Amino acid sequence: MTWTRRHILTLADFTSDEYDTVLQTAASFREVLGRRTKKVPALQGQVVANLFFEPSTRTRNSFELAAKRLSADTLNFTPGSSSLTKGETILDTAKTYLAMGTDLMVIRHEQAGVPSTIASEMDRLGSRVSVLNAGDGQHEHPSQGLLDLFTICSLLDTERPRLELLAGKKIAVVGDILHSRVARSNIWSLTASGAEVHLAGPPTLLPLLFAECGDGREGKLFLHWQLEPALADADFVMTLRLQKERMSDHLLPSLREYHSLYGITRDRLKLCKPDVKVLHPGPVNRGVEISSDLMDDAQFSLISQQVTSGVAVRMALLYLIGGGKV
Ligand SMILES: N[C@@H](CC(=O)O)C(=O)O
Ligand SMILES: NC(=O)OP(=O)(O)O
Repeated sequence: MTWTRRHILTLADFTSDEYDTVLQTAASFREVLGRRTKKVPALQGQVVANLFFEPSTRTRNSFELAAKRLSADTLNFTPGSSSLTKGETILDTAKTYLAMGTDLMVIRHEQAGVPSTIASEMDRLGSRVSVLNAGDGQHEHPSQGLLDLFTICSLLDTERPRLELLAGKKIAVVGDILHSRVARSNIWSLTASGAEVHLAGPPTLLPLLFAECGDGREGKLFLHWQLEPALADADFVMTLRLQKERMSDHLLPSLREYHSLYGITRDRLKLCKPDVKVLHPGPVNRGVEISSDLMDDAQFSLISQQVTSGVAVRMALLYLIGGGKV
């Protein structure tokens, strides 16, 4: 698939070449971000609208910064102070941004499928707008999956981060798999790389339907209701926040019990490879999914690097889709 003017709604359809293109482009932009000026004229004259119908700190600000570093003009939308409060629909909101000349729409919504619906409407209207899914309900968070991939691959080879570096690595993904769009996007990218992906969480948050990808990747995806087999000899541990905002029932007895069974601590990391690294997409609930001291321990934690990677990876996505020229 060509990059220019495509939508990025899921990682399910990404090819190995496409992952590598994002990784290499992000590595170039990381180099740009290390310079004094940090800015390139790649998307001059283009408009990037951040339409976040759900809260965000990292994704929204790093997309905005990425767009600014590429010299695009940015528009930010805040639902509470928008005309949504006067009854305007989501689609009419998107069409309003289209009418103002938006080229790229970055969309987050609590309902799965909203970015895809807006993308279809933009296509139906014959516009050339590209939609980037910045997290839709419990479906997907593609740019997070890509920045996690970039963070891990950059650790393995800073100069040439690429997918093949992950082949044979063991990655444990721990926590609220059921409600996590981050887990879903990461399952696509990590299994595509040839890594062994071990999902671990309580039975209420790790349903058996995850057992099959249906496209031949089954041999790379493993499920555990206990933490220990997932952590055993793991190279990377990705821990996830309990998505309380998406839980309608009482799925856990208590946060304290959850931490005692599934919380990632220094002690538990002894089960992993000695040079294991820990990731978390953020925001973190300290002392629940990860112990506070481990979160701050630079020997193990890649959490700050993930945030830093987010800017370069989102620059890469906007640049590739926006058809940018450096
Ligand atoms: N920030 C990520 C992860 C999380 O909120 O736990 C998301 O929006 O999906
Ligand atoms: N990781 C992530 O998406 O963070 P925000 O919810 O703060 O954007």
